[in-house]
Amino acid sequence: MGNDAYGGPGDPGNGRLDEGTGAVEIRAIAEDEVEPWDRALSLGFLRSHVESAADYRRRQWEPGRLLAAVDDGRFVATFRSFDVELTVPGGAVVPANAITSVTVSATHRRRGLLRRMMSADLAGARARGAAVAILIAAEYNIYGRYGFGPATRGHGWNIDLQRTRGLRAGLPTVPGGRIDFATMAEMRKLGPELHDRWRLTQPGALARDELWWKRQTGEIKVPGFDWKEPFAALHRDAEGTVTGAVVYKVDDNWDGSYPNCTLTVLDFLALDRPTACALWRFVFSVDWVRKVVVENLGPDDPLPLLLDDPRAATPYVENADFMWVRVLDVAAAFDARTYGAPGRVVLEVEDREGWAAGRWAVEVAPDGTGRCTRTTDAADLALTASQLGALYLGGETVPRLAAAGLVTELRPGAAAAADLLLRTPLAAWNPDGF
Ligand SMILES: CC(=O)SCCNC(=O)CCNC(=O)[C@H](O)C(C)(C)COP(=O)(O)OP(=O)(O)OC[C@H]1O[C@@H](n2cnc3c(N)ncnc32)[C@H](O)[C@@H]1OP(=O)(O)O
Repeated sequence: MGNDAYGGPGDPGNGRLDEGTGAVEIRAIAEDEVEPWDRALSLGFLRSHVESAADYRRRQWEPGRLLAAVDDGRFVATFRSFDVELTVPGGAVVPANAITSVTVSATHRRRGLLRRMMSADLAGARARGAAVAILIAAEYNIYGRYGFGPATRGHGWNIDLQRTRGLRAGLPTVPGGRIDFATMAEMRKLGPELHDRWRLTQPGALARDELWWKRQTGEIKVPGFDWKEPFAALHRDAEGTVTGAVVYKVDDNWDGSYPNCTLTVLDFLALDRPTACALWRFVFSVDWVRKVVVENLGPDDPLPLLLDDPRAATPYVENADFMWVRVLDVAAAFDARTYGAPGRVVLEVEDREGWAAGRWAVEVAPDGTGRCTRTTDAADLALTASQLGALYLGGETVPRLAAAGLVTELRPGAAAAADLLLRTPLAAWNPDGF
């Protein structure tokens, strides 16, 4: 059961990533090992009943990127990473190492297997040139120790249509625009280009690959991923260019002879404000629907303020931190983003894993572009790699972290000054789980 394709630092060339000290070996799996790996993943996520998704895993398999811990021939831990583009403030993208499918069998927990898999993967990611690593944390207290910090939030709304007639009058419109339902095949054809334009407007957004579109549109069915064909509608401007899309499901609920349906928005993409208004107006006007649930929207999305009664929107119950970021290449990451104001801040970063450790100066020019370099100048702020990750996309602020005792101000006023630099006009947001 060998695999020889890892190729990252620490790889002695025979597929063994880390000899470790115990009998359990950490290594990349071969393509023909996806079936037992998938079974271990299901067990780790407490899904013993799920049928094998080996065909799907085979499509995800890349040399060196699906790791396992192997004890006496059994897979007792799983870990996967893949490359993806992450949009940063200002609209540039950085190469990100996305981590997912992390499990350690209940029989082998708390013996350091996650730590060993994480160290091997982050070393490989840095060697491949990833500026950051990203993941969605199952529990808050797992990943801070590896330098990850909560960098985006999910923020959803429940909108009670008995309390609002929908959007305010006088909002922007798209002259000549139209909305049409789309088949799943049309979504596969037209969705990727729309999303590729949209994601560059949203810091925190990730690229969606072909497999993402195939899975979301039902071309590929994944065991354990309960897919039912949703409603999908596209917005086109007067020239016929697709400028937005909404994907939703409806539960067909009736109170006796009265319709009482809930429409749940699954995906919402709009390239401009008039398109967003047109799509929201459409969503709020579907007959029989009494409640609209938007499970995940940008934290500063203006949606509630578009309603004639914003109080009809109440926060979705599961609002929480969503995507976590771990900075691997501080200079590349901070050079790529733009900033809120010119100035300079010196950060002293503590990083147990070493990738971001040291003293860094971020210098911002009047045009909002920045340059990040190592420095020996006195530091303004002290923080851990985890807090650096939380701040990177602008989803968290220095004054808030300082108030929470998570960033230390070494020079009076430094937190407020750094806030002006790092501030972003649009809150970071990523709608996609992975
Ligand atoms: C990106 C994703 O895929 S998120 C999904 C993560 N997976 C899950 O939640 C599935 C269920 N949980 C598990 O499979 C395991 O508990 C894991 C993967 C979270 C942890 O694996 P383990 O091998 O037990 O972790 P490991 O022994 O390497 O622990 C490393 C450190 O993290 C701590 N830790 C691990 N898991 C947790 C947790 N859930 N909560 C708090 N601390 C934790 C350990 O105490 C240890 O601390 P230390 O460094 O101070 O000694």
